[in-house]
Amino acid sequence: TKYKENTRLKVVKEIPDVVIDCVNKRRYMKGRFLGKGGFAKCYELTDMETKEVFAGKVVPKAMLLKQHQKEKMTQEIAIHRSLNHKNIVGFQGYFEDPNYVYIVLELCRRRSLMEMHKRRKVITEPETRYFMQQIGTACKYLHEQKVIHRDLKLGNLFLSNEMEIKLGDFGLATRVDYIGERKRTLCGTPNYIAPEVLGKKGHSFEVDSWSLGCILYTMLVGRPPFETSSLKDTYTKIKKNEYHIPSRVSLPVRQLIQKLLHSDPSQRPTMDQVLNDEFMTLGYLPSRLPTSCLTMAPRFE
Ligand SMILES: COc1cc(C(=O)NC2CCN(C)CC2)ccc1Nc1cc2c(cn1)c(C)nn2-c1cc(Cl)cc(CCC(N)=O)c1
Repeated sequence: TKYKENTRLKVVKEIPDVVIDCVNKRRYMKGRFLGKGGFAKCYELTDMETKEVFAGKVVPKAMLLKQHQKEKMTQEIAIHRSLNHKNIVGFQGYFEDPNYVYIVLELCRRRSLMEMHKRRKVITEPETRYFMQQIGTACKYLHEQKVIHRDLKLGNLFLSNEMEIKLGDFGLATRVDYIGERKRTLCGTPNYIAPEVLGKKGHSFEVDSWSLGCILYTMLVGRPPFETSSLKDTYTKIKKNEYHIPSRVSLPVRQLIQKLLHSDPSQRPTMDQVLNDEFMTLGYLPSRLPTSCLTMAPRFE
């Protein structure tokens, strides 16, 4: 078989059982493997002094050899550490050793909406309002900080032990430098990618409204709006704005989905408008959700 000439063997060393943050004088005990995403592996990290448990994203420096990858990692850290909101994953700190970069983040013990979706398939309207309210609040804060997330998806919407939404993974996020700026590039493949990003026209905050529409559709219908068996066909449907909302979906939320999935970015509701939409304000909004919702539909008396 023909090997790629330039395949460089990336020697990735073991992650130590105790990781040390020399700058902040903290030591963490590496716990169980939680999962992986991109170049990162995630482990439970326990602060050996306070016993507090975090989610540690660990990235081998062997994967950050190209300047461009270093810059993306730096940008993710710079954006995430600047944020402070109860529905955004807490940023505890970051540090490095000769082989790895470590990002210490708030642990979300109930994983993410992706696992809940896989288990439940569709969820009730009150649960949807509950989640949409917290996702919308997090994104409203983000946009007020001039940050676009650009990769809102079920797997980035983590759940705390108390079933609160914690928005995470700022790997594709960007800061808007001046009012009216239209971003031209996006390096990476967002899950719920907006038509204007595919069309390589400028894009801005409205891409997050589009992704929110895809999330809303997926939670209530049980599958993504533009899903096909190939990425190419999915992109074609997105560009043609081809999707179908089953008739069992009630009118108010059908209308909100149609507004959020508008092909013209300027026609999509802002996060403030989502939070004030009649679907959100005219129906029952639970103040909290039991963890039983992860596995079965709740009965709201
Ligand atoms: C206790 O908290 C967690 C547990 C688990 C879990 O049970 N994972 C199992 C581990 C064993 N294998 C076999 C199945 C998944 C997964 C995630 C947890 N919490 C948890 C995970 C977290 C975060 C907060 N909190 C943050 C922030 N970033 N990440 C993060 C980061 C990466 Cl690189 C990858 C993943 C995995 C993606 C996924 N949806 O599983 C997550």
